[in-house]
Parts: sequence; structure tokens; C-alpha cells
Amino acid sequence: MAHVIVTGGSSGIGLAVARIFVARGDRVSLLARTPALLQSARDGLLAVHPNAQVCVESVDVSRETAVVDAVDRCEARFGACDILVASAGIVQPGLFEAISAEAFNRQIETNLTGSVNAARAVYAAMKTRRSGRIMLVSSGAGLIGIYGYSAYSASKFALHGFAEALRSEAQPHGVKISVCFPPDTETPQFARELDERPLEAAVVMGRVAPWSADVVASRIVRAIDRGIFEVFFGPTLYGLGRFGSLIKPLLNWWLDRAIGRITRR
Ligand SMILES: NC(=O)C1=CN([C@@H]2O[C@H](COP(=O)(O)OP(=O)(O)OC[C@H]3O[C@@H](n4cnc5c(N)ncnc54)[C@H](OP(=O)(O)O)[C@@H]3O)[C@@H](O)[C@H]2O)C=CC1
Ligand SMILES: CCCCCCCCCCCCCCCC(=O)[C@@H](N)CO
Repeated sequence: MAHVIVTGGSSGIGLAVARIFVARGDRVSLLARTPALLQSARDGLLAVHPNAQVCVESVDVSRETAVVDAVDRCEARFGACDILVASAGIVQPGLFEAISAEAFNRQIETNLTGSVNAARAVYAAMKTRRSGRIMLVSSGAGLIGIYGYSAYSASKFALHGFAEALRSEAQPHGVKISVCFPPDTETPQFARELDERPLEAAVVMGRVAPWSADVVASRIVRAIDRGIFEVFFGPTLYGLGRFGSLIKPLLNWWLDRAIGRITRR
């Protein structure tokens, strides 16, 4: 039975991932900021699996030492971390000139730095033990830069670069790094985001219908089991992930025309 740490495990994709590991009998630690959300996530898991081993830690992943302390407490309880799923993330759409520097940086600090902090808290020990898996949750917006998502796309593209470099370092030591690029997924965050999403963004994002968090989570867990590096969801995002740089000149020409029709209205 593994010890699985899930950042952002109190909601959405992270919680759906936690549910799968709990059902398998693994020990699961949930990290997120809001204590009440963490508690209700834990209660929900225990309601279905009364004997489940679930620990929760309230922490802001962007705070490096706080993350190390939280991970230490989880490991003291459940043993060394075998699997990390870094799902904590935020999104705040808005035109580049309209969003504050603070809002921009907050997305980088949470989505990029927060995931790096979580990885740092478990990686060295995994390397020493010559086993472990780290799944980073990027986004379809980490495969294509999306109108109104400059900060979010930057944070999610960066995770891909981090994953690629870390993979090459980790690979000789038996540690498997993965990164996934989910499409729109029905979660509390998605519901909030839709009100703020610019019409122009829907030109791109509307190409892929929203997925359920449970289906995204089961694909994530399957990829962790198989040690797959890059995880795409559905044919469109697979095509974008594998052939993106080849097709983007044409894709962007087409998207620019569609966005132009909206902007001129
Ligand atoms: N839903 C979607 O359409 C898609 C989502 N993604 C990515 O999937 C991940 C999960 O998103 P989703 O499940 O939709 O979002 P939710 O808002 O449902 O869940 C986000 C989780 O992250 C936690 N979190 C947010 N900020 C921090 C922080 N600074 N420190 C610690 N925990 C934090 C939240 O708890 P709390 O706020 O209490 O801290 C919550 O547990 C994100 O990285 C997102 O970018 C990728 C593609 C599509
Ligand atoms: C064969 C190639 C055709 C290409 C068509 C382009 C399709 C791109 C779809 C991008 C979807 C991005 C969803 C991001 C969701 C997300 O992260 C937010 N919901 C944040 O919460």
C-alpha cells in the first residue's frame, strides 16, 4: 500500500484522484489551504471507506518551508511518500493589461512554484530510495497559449519544461515523473472560471467539451501506474500535444480570424 500525497486534494481533480487511491486501500494525505474544505473532503472519503487512512494538512503550496513541514508531518504518520500528485492550482482569466501584477504572479507562484515546492519536498528521498512517482497537473492551456490566459498558460507551459528536465534527472534513479494536460474539467474551479472567461477564449477552449473530474482522475492514476511521462486527454489534445508546433502556424491563422470576428463586433 502506497502513501500518496495530493496537493489540491480537497477539491476537484485532486479530490477525485484521492478517491481512487483511497478505494485501493492506499494511505492518502491531502494538502490545501482551507481547513474546512480539507475536513469535508476527508469526511466524504471516510463516509465511503470507513477504514480509510486519510490525513489532511492546511498549507499554501507557494510557501516553501511550510510545504516541507506539512509533508514531514504526513510522512511521520504514513511513511515516506511513494506518489505525489501536484494538483493545487488557480486560474484567473483576464487580458494581460487588465490583470494586476499580483494576480499574474499569484498564478505562477501557485501553479508553478507550488508544484515545484511539493516536488522538492519529496524528490530527494524518492531518489535515495530509488522509487517514487510524481504527477504534475498542467493543462490544455499548457499546450497552447490561450486568449485571456497569459498568466495561467505561462504557469502551465513552465510545468512542462520543469517536468521534462526533472524527468531526465530522475530517470536513472528509478523515479518516474509525469505531467498531464487536462481539458476543461467539471470542478468547482471550472464553474467559477466560466463567468470570467472571455468570449475569445471559447474559440479555442470550445473545441473540447468538458470532461468529468472522475474520468480525468482515472486517466491520471492509470498513467501513474504505467509510469507514462506525458498524458493527453482525447484526440484533439493528443494531436495538439504531439503535433502542436507543426500545426500551430495554421491553427493560429485560423484562430486569429475567429477571434477577429469577435473583437470587431
Ligand atoms: N478544472 C479544469 O477545467 C482544469 C483544471 N486543471 C488544473 O487542475 C488542477 C486542479 O483544478 P480543479 O480541480 O479544477 O480546481 P479546484 O479549485 O476544484 O481545486 C483546487 C485545489 O487546489 C487547492 N489550492 C489552490 N491554491 C492553493 C494553494 N496556494 N496552496 C495549496 N492548495 C491550493 C484548493 O484548495 P484551497 O483553495 O483551500 O487551497 C483545492 O483543493 C489545477 O492545477 C488546475 O489548473 C487543468 C486543466 C483543466
Ligand atoms: C488537432 C489540433 C486541434 C487543436 C484545437 C485546439 C484545442 C485546444 C483546446 C484547449 C483546451 C484547454 C483547456 C484548459 C482548461 C483549463 O485549464 C481551465 N479550465 C482552468 O481551470
